[in-house]
Amino acid sequence: MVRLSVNLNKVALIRNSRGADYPNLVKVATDCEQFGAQGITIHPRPDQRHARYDDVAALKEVVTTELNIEGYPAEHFNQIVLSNRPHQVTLVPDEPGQLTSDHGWDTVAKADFLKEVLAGFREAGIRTSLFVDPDERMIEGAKEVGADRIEFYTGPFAHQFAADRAGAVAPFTRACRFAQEIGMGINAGHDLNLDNLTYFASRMPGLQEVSIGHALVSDALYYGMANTIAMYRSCLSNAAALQEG
Ligand SMILES: CC(=O)[C@@H](O)[C@H](O)COP(=O)(O)O
Ligand SMILES: NCC(=O)COP(=O)(O)O
Repeated sequence: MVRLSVNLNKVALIRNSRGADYPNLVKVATDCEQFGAQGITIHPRPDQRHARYDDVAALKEVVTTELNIEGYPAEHFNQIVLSNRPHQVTLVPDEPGQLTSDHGWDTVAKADFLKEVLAGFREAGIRTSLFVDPDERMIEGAKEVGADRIEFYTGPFAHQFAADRAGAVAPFTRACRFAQEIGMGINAGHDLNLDNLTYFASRMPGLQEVSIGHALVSDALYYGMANTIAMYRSCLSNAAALQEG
């Protein structure tokens, strides 16, 4: 079954807006785990407008499922990850001022850089993942530089879903099969939501984990966090049943 990692960036955004420690990210993370989250993700960006670098240590103390830290591998980010050793680090090719992630790595052009950074994380015993588009060359490149997993950037799928769901998912299914064939672990995320998740996950053979934040935290405003996590878990169970059927 695909695991659900809850991205708490948007919870941190609310916290930061008043300069105090409320909502408290550690409490929200432990509550999410109790409600059924199978992982906690944060993506600290250089502007620290939502998750901050010092959240990594605080979350590492309490998260018992899987802590996944996403970000661009600049020196400060690498130091924070190496000193806190989360279960997984997901490297994302974001520019410093980027509003949100909008593309995967060019794992061929950046091969030397990625190889060196990933080797450091591997030596520290941290599972590594590279954010990629559904492109066989980039997946092969991720394997060659030593990543354990890839995370598919699912923004384009989500944006096309309403107009043409079959067309939207097709390149991801193909890329997923390819990743499976060459032995890469497979994660996915960005703009997944209650409408598109079951369809997506049911067509991704071997998908191991999704990280979901923006839509999930927005849904929690209406349904509450416990119900919302149950609803996302239920989408993933339905997807598994569809794959078996
Ligand atoms: C890599 C990725 O897709 C997520 O980490 C996403 O970027 C988080 O989104 P925000 O930082 O916009 O909340
Ligand atoms: N890696 C994707 C992620 O963590 C959450 O992305 P989104 O659901 O906030 O778009």
